[in-house]
Amino acid sequence: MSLLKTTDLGISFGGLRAVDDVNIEIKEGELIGLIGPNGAGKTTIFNLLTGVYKPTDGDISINQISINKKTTPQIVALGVARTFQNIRLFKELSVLDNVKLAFNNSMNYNTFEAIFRLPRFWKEEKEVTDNALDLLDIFDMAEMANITAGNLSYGQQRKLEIARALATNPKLLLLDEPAAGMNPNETKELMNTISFIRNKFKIAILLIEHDMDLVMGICERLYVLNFGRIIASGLPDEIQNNKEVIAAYLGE
Ligand SMILES: Nc1ncnc2c1ncn2[C@@H]1O[C@H](COP(=O)(O)OP(=O)(O)OP(=O)(O)O)[C@@H](O)[C@H]1O
Repeated sequence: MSLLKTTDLGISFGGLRAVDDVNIEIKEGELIGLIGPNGAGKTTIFNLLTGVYKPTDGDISINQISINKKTTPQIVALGVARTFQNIRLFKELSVLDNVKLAFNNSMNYNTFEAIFRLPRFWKEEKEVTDNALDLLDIFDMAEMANITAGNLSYGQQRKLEIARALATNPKLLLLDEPAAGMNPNETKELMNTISFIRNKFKIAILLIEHDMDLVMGICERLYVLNFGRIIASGLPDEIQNNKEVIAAYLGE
């Protein structure tokens, strides 16, 4: 059964057809790449999958539930989480608080219990702190828990964003250019981390990435987008040798 399925998905901005007739299917636990030249429509697809944009045509379903009319929080509750091309963190807050805030939706204590610091507040606070530290540990960042997020290196900020996305307990994680701005060592480390979290959390991942070594190295299947349309899909080897894909990248 597919976890994510888009059927003839499309969106227009005025006269521009940014996404056209896109059919993507992802099963539980798959690690899939979404590649294509600049402006091909990749981020627009993420915005459609997360309810930021509403489709002009077609359908998106998560576990066979249509999300076309759902709000972003409803889509998050169905198990979709994302990171952004331009990092979005609470840069003035600590690393730990950034992750704890992402866990916040699952807290059960009410405002009264929080203000008066009643037992349930402390119990859940401790649980959330422990869970946040466990998540940071996966990214080798537990020791940075008290550092202000804005003071982290670029690569560490990207990892923190992924940790925040994981805190929402997703079934599908959308990563928008997670290696952007990273040096080769950081990129290699990130590749391992992405594979690791897929295996550990048994989640599906859809990855937008320009770093071809990263994409080809870890993705099981790829979709290639050009001018809003899927021009190829298949195994990394098949995509690398696809003439239309090569032409799209060379701008022929
Ligand atoms: N809100 C919007 N209003 C108008 N045009 C938009 C909007 N969002 C995206 N577009 C246009 O849709 C097209 C696809 O943009 P998108 O950002 O999805 O491409 P991309 O493949 O993610 O590119 P990149 O690799 O450079 O990030 C572009 O022509 C872009 O200008």
